[in-house]
Amino acid sequence: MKKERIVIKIGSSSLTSTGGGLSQTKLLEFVEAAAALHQDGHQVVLISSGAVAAGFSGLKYPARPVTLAGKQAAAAVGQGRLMQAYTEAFRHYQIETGQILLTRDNFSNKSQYQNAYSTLTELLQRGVVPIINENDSIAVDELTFGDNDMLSALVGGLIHAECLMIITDINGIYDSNPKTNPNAKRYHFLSEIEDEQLEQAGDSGSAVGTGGMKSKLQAAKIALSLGLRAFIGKTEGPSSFQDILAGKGDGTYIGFPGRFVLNSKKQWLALHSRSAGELIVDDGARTALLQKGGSLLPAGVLDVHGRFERAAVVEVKDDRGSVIGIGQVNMSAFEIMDIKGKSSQEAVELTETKRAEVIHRDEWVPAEKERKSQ
Ligand SMILES: Nc1ncnc2c1ncn2[C@@H]1O[C@H](COP(=O)(O)OP(=O)(O)O)[C@@H](O)[C@H]1O
Ligand SMILES: N[C@@H](CCC(=O)OP(=O)(O)O)C(=O)O
Repeated sequence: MKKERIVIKIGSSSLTSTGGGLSQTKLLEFVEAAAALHQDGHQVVLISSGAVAAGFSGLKYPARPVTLAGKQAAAAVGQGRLMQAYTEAFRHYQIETGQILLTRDNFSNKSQYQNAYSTLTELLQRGVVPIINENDSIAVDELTFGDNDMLSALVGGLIHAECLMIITDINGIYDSNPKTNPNAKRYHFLSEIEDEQLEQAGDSGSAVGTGGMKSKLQAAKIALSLGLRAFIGKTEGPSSFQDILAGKGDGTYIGFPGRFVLNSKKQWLALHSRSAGELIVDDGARTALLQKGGSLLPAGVLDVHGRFERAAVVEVKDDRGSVIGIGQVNMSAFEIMDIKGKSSQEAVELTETKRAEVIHRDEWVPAEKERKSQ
């Protein structure tokens, strides 16, 4: 059997007891199933929710806190309990665990992104099961992943995993929320996530969940674009993760990895970078970038917006204002202003780097809507 790198996301609704605290029994079941995958030779990464759910009762909150400060306080108490429970449970199978807490910022900061990659790769190569969660005590509202569903997809892309399993309290994606519509029909397989499924997905069905089905579908969509296949569903028993891998999971299988698979540099550009300005380009440049896989040359640049230095990330728009992609520039905004519209030969003379490409094709990624049409 092919040894795979597998990311397993376990939601709060699957880890907590009816009272909202951490269910040791459920956690042990997941650990047993993960250990079985590990013993089959697969590399396993757990994205585990449950810190807020595990911690709020210890702070005497009557239910899961809704304020940011309340969630952060509960997570600060619960994360330790969660990690201790995992470490003790995996030790039973002679498997080491390692805790990694992430915020959205870690993905946007290129060196932190690369550090996270090398740490996770080293842990996996040494047979460790990394346990990852959002760093709730640090993340602030506008910087959070929103939920661990998206975090699990991004980690899957970061470590070039083959498979993402999103474990929840429902056995798959339905055409409407089965908890409110008894006639809802389950999808057994989706080749990709269409707008139709996103519209059919409602919010969280559990008192402790954050993401709801919509966030799981959005995460699955990102995972496919990063080259993973995905599963969303429920698990039962010690062989449940192996069953999912064998196509016998109780849930919905989501398709074939995205046609346009981003390599790690382009992945960072597409999903994590923040643009410092804009370049407006003509149709000739648009064709070169989107159809011919070329670089952006000065002759095609019509205008420059923003003040940015060499190596900054900028959005590229056509002259109708439509974003066609994002890329890392080889020269500053001022230099580009000097050479826009000029031939490459003239540009080489005028720029400090003596390079003509404003954006090299390897430092460029088309906008998602353009990738779809490729
Ligand atoms: N179309 C749908 N298909 C399946 N479940 C749905 C759908 N729309 C809403 N849901 C709800 O989403 C819930 C799962 O999301 P959530 O409560 O956040 O779980 P978790 O804690 O695992 O992230 C399910 O319990 C279900 O009630
Ligand atoms: N970091 C939070 C995760 C919240 C979250 O995404 O919950 P869920 O939607 O149940 O996966 C926690 O540990 O409670």
